[in-house]
Parts: sequence; structure tokens; C-alpha cells
Amino acid sequence: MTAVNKITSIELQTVKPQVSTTQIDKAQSIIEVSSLNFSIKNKVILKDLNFTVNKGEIYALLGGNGAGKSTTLKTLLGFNKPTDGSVKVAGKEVTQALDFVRGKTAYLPESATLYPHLTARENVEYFLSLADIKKTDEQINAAFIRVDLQQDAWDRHMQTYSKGMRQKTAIALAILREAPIFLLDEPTSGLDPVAIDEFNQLVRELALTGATILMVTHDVYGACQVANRIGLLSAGELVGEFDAPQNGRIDTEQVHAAFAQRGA
Ligand SMILES: Nc1ncnc2c1ncn2[C@@H]1O[C@H](COP(=O)(O)OP(=O)(O)OP(=O)(O)O)[C@@H](O)[C@H]1O
Repeated sequence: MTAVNKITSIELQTVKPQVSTTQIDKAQSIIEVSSLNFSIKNKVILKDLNFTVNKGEIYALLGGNGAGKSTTLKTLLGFNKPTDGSVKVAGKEVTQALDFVRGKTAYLPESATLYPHLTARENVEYFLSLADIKKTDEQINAAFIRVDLQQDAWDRHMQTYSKGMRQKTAIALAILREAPIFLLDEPTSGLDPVAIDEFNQLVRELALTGATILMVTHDVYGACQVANRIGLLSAGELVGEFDAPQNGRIDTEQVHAAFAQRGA
């Protein structure tokens, strides 16, 4: 593991990348779920599920407990084989291209699975080495800066980290892996309002630079804050979709009413 690399605040500002949206083809579908059915032991869990997430889009799959959100994520990650239908990521059928799909995907579980007895830098270096990726200290510093992880924490054991800091580290790792697709499981649960705002801002910046983001959540307000599109999942079925207006947010009351009626 490498030694601590101190850099000045002037350097910090110069390393932060500029956001450019000019190159993004937003019509390109990156996640395509078509007529997906999934059953376990004759119990139907997902029913004829259809949705797509385009490049640069933030899609929130919203639903109550047991609606099928985690099952959908597991299917996208190839841990569940569809009973019927198709699940494509970056143009490839997940079950037929597991390594390709997992290489393109950053999955953030509800609790980031990083090692508490290692520092953020050591965690990042370790997980990159597992993927056979080598990054310089400067590149790792730049990723920490991009996610706004406070500099005095970079070389501290992660057992001292808050949940928000752990998530930032996990996203820094995804950025270093150059994963263009993010699957987020209840990403803001357990975060305080400031950390939620920071996280949402980071997610928006990732989308602006072309990342495709699918988050699952039961938080109506949180989904409306950040998503370009919301799919309402109820008992394994998609029962409604809501699009954000141009440069605006999805209406919380409308989604809340639909959730109260159909969301569980
Ligand atoms: N291995 C399994 N065996 C049997 N039933 C399962 C299995 N996995 C999931 N289920 C059932 O599938 C349904 C959907 O579960 P899932 O975990 O996808 O829901 P969820 O929307 O993620 O819920 P939560 O918000 O509570 O995490 C639930 O009724 C659950 O009990």
C-alpha cells in the first residue's frame, strides 16, 4: 500500500474534472428489461416487467417492502436467471455475458462492502488490484476529490467513516474502475439530509458525464429529488412511470398518491 500523498488546496481545485454533456447520446438504451418474469418455487416474484434506462439517465425503481426491487437488481447482476424474458445491459444479455456486464457495472449495496480495517486508499487499491487495474496516487486523489471525500480521511481506517463517507469511497472506486453503469440499492437510507444532498448532487454529476444510474428505493421524496424517471413497482409489476419535466423534478405528490394506492 502506498504512503499518504498530501496535496494542496490549489492542486485540489485544478484536478476536479469539468462536466461536459455534449458527447452524450441520451437515446441509447443501456439497461433494457423486456417481458421479464421471475419465479422461485412456483412463487411469481416479477411479472412481465418492462423498462429501459438510457445513457445519462437516473431511473428510480420505487416500491414498498417485498415489491421486487432487490430481485430486479439481482437479475441485472446475473444472480437470478429470468424465468422468462430478457435483461440486457450495455447491449448484452446478462446471463450470456456475466463478466462483461459485471465489468461495466458498479453495484452499491445498502451497506457498502469495504474493509473497515483498511483506509479508503487501501480499499480502493485492493479492489482495483482484484480487477487487475493499476491507478496512480494522483488518479486516486482525483477520484476522492471528485466525490468530495474530505482529504484528512483518505488515509484513515474506514471504521471511523460515516455511511455517507463509505458511499463516497465506493463511488470513487467505481469512477476509478471507469464503470459506466451504477446500480444503487437504497442509496440514501440512513444518511442525514446534508449527506443526502451531497449524494444526490454526486449522482447528478455522474449522470451528466454519461453514467447510467438505476437506483431502487422505497423513498418517494428521495426518488423525486434525483430521478429523471421513476418506475413504480407493486407486487412484482410495473404499475406506473413518471418522467421529470425538462429541467424540473418529478412531482412528489403525484408519485406519493400513486404509491399509496399501488406501491406495496
Ligand atoms: N429466495 C427467495 N425465496 C422465496 N421468496 C423470495 C426469495 N427472494 C425474494 N423473495 C420474495 O420475493 C418478493 C420480493 O422480494 P424483494 O427482496 O425483491 O423485495 P424488495 O422490493 O427488495 O423489498 P424490500 O424493500 O423489503 O427489500 C418478496 O415477497 C420476497 O419474500
